[in-house]
Amino acid sequence: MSALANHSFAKMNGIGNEIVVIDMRDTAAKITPADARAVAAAEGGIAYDQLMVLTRPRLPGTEAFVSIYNNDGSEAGACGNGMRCVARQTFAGNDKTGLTFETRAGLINCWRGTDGETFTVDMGVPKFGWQDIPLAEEFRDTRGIELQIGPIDAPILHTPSVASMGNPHAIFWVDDIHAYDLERFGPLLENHPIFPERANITLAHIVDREHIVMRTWERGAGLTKACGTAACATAVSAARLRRTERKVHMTLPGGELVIDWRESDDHVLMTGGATFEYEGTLDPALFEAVA
Ligand SMILES: N[C@@H](CCC[C@H](N)C(=O)O)C(=O)O
Repeated sequence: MSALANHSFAKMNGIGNEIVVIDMRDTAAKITPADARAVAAAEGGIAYDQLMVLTRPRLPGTEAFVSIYNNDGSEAGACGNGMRCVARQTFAGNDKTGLTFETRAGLINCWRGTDGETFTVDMGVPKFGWQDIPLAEEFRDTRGIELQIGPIDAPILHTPSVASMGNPHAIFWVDDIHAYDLERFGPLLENHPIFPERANITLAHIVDREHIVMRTWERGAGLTKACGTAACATAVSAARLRRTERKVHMTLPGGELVIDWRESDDHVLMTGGATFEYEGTLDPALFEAVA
């Protein structure tokens, strides 16, 4: 039987990004991708975009190792909105001013705002090299790569910026983020052969030098109300194109984020809300069919 059977969980959201947090620091057991998919089962499961699983810390000074699963069972290196939810839960049990977590993408520092409702996550240094994203072939300038969909002489979407925030992102710059059928183009682009590890696909409109609106088709999760790493990747890509300042206000379908690409060390700081919805216990029946 899965280690998740009868385990407690917290249903949360990070500005509408549906998040389930499971704290497994009380056991040495591990979960599998099949377990993660089972939690999201249509019948009796909990609909989520990302599942954040806390296991015992591997490094001194860290609170936990955090594994991040998409609802298709694939693992992600980073999840900005999920980390704010994890931070909220962990801050609730102590009076620390800052917390450090380990993820597949490295160490993540988090702070609670003075209002107690907003959380800042240091999302690390973005990567722009084609091998780091990764792309299937060499592109020297990742501020705009040769990629398009639609007729060759009248492409519908083209020339995305690409970046890694611990996970791969492609950002298409458009005038109206609602003018495109992202549910149709998202999966095509997510699985395009140029992205050997698939990619998160964002439509972004630059309103002015300090404000961007965007929406994202997430790798492994589909259309979401918010994607924190996509907001970071979009902000740094816009700044690289010299179209915005390094600190910008982002409007996503589910809410607002502030992204600050810190000049001193190139780290990207993401600030926004994290909401607790309810808690419960995972029904063992969800895992009966899981090998
Ligand atoms: N919602 C997340 C990103 C989740 C991971 C993504 N789907 C991937 O597989 O890379 C966020 O808030 O950053």
